[in-house]
Amino acid sequence: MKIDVLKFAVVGGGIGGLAAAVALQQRGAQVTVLEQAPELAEVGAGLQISANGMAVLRALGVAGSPPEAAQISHGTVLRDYRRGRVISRVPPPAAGATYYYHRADLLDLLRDAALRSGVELRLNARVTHVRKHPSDAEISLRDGTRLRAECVIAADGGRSHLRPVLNGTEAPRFTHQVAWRATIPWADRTATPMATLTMGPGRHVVTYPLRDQSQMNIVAIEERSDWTEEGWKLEGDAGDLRARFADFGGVTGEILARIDKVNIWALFLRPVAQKWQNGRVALLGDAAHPTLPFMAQGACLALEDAWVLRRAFDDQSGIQRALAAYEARRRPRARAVVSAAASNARNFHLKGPARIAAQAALSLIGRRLTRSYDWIYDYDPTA
Ligand SMILES: Cc1cc2nc3c(=O)[nH]c(=O)nc-3n(C[C@H](O)[C@H](O)[C@H](O)COP(=O)(O)OP(=O)(O)OC[C@H]3O[C@@H](n4cnc5c(N)ncnc54)[C@H](O)[C@@H]3O)c2cc1C
Repeated sequence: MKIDVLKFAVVGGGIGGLAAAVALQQRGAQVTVLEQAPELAEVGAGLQISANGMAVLRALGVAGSPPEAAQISHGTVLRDYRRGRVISRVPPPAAGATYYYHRADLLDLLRDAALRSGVELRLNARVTHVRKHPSDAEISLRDGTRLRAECVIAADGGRSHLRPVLNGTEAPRFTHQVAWRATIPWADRTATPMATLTMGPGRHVVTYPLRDQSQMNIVAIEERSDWTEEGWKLEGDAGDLRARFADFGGVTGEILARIDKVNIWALFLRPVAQKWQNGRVALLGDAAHPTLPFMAQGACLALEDAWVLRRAFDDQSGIQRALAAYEARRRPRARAVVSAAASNARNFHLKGPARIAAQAALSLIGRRLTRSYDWIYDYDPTA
């Protein structure tokens, strides 16, 4: 059997894998992305990319000024869930503009940048196993193909199949939170491109405008201890969503009433990986640090990883040294952001007096609270 020898193999063509492929290829590496899906497509809704993630998109040439297909954020309005009364207006972070992307648009931009820079993209390429050798790694695909690569970057998402190669088996844990995601047409309805956060008991809805405000992105998160599905991304029933959020009024109720197609993402978590690299194999993005969506930082962290990985190859000679330098720089940062997202998650799921107290605190010191997260957005991995 002929065995292809690849220089760099990136497993997974999501946001993290594509960004890493572009970053490494632009630096002179020869990169092949192995993606299990028959096409590069993202289901569901939008993404907020804050200044730390935007810095990487700009450095890769994926985002111009202003960035294509993105909508700038002017901050967040916090509303009460019953009537939609405004509780507080929280300005955007001071570090630099946050943008809203449709996931599919960002993926298209990254794919185009990858192809422009010469990355090879192999679809229908599900990796089933990676075996480490002293001078390379052997990759097995589901169709029986075997490949060898000098370096393997596993960017295969939060349920990473390759993470156990470095960390042993750790089953993802269900967080008892389920995200419902949808996009609806919303032309001429939003005066200012601001996100809306509507907090209800044990549930909340975030909406924000996409693509010149002609589309509205919706993420509703609730606790669902009755969840039994194993899947992460499933077609959901919009009627079920409406029934569960029936007491949400005002503009949020109006938006929920208009959803006809919804996608459910049950939130499973693994801890930040103990080991990010060994020999010639390294983890990147959700594979290394699955993150609750309460700080909107999962994709931003994956973008940061991609740039720091490229930097590590500038600074170190040899693959193993570069991967070790990458882990040393990324692990503390990922742990800090993941734990900030986990503690923020608790505020979103308060009930009764605790929720009312949290809303009152947000209306009084919302601006100051947001500033306490400036360390997340101020970080520029390209500086
Ligand atoms: C509800 C919700 C809202 C969010 N909102 C935000 C936000 O606003 N801002 C933000 O920054 N982040 C957000 N996130 C987090 C963000 O979506 C993820 O952190 C990000 O998509 C991770 O990218 P990734 O490339 O690491 O993994 P993924 O996007 O999961 O990509 C993994 C890729 O690997 C492929 N793959 C998997 N296994 C294999 C295999 N064995 N062989 C080959 N290919 C394989 C998959 O098909 C997929 O294409 C949100 C998450 C959720 C759940």
